[in-house]
Amino acid sequence: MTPAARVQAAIEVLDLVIEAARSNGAPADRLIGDWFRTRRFAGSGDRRAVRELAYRAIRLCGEVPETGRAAMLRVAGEDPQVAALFDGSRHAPAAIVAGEQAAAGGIAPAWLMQRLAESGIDAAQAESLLDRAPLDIRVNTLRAGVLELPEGGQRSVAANGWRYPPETRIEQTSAYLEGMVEVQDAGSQLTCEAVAVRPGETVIDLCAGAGGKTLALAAAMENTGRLIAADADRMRLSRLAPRAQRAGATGIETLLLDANREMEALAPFVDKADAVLVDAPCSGTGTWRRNPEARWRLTDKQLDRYAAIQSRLLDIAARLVRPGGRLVFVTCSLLDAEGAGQAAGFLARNPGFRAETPGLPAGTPRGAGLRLSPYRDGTDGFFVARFVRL
Ligand SMILES: C[S@@+](CC[C@H](N)C(=O)[O-])C[C@H]1O[C@@H](n2cnc3c(N)ncnc32)[C@H](O)[C@@H]1O
Repeated sequence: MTPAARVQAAIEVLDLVIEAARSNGAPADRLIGDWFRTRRFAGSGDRRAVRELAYRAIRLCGEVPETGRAAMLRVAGEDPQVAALFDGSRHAPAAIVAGEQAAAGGIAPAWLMQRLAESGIDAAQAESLLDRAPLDIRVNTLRAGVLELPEGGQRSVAANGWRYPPETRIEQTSAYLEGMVEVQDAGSQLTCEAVAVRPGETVIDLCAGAGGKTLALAAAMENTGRLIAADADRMRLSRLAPRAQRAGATGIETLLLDANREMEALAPFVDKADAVLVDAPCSGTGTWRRNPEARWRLTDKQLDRYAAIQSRLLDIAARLVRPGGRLVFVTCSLLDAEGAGQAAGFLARNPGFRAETPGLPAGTPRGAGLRLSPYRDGTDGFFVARFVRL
């Protein structure tokens, strides 16, 4: 593909991303992958270039743009080399006409900027939510052997973490293929450390999904005790078993929950768990580095729905914790409605619990918990709180 054809391709991809953002369709990553699957003429260099152009445009537009072309004109506005490729030649975007409007710039929609500001995130901090994320990995202590890591990494803030530049390819390395490392953001690793699990304990990962955090817990438990991975999404939960096998994590019990009737399956665990992790569904404002178009999709109504389910799952988790046990609440959000506000609400409703500061090597106190942020900690954004049952 010529450089101009790549710009036109990025415009077409952006049109799909914009449509999906309006209709709650597939995420950008998947749409970009699908677009290339039907265009075999594009080589790997083309794919990388188109992807980078599309993501650059997504990062520059705070609100959902009118069209892919308007979004790419925003890139052209700050990059004369891209502007010069709008030349109307074969496969190239049409020439820019006088007065043609680029999409509006900005960090996020005004209502969301307001909510972030109310949560103590100023514009500079909000901007860093759109940085390119590095590649973080966690060394899997369950797999013994000679660990050959790629060049160019350095230890991260997490106990078993290494950090690499964003473009590093880990998936082809023997360390990855043999399950000796997992790709996991350093902040995500730290939230697992906050659970402070010990070998032999009974631990419930209440929103385990495909098991990103479950695997870290299994490693810290050294494959002993009981580790229950629960989730209401059958598809996600089904991806855990092959991952666990690759990682050498044995004995994880999966538990499919019926959303709204979770206690039916969880009844045997009432008052039994040494620790419960609630990695709750949330708006994902802390992961815009990886999904920058998520900020085009979020509405205040959705935010209210996330907050409601977080409260409900916290109260369910409280019933599972044994006296003296711990409940760790995590969201990948920087909004207080899904963080400090949620923790305060939990403590008010559950006087049988007290908050305890998770002793992590990063993060800033926020309400009854800690906040990790791209700006201060170089991690994805998270809120994490630990409650101990009295
Ligand atoms: C933030 S994700 C979890 C990510 C996962 N812990 C990881 O580290 O990869 C939130 C999860 O909550 C699950 N969930 C949503 N409603 C739920 C419910 N009522 N009970 C349990 N899990 C639920 C979703 O299916 C989703 O997998």
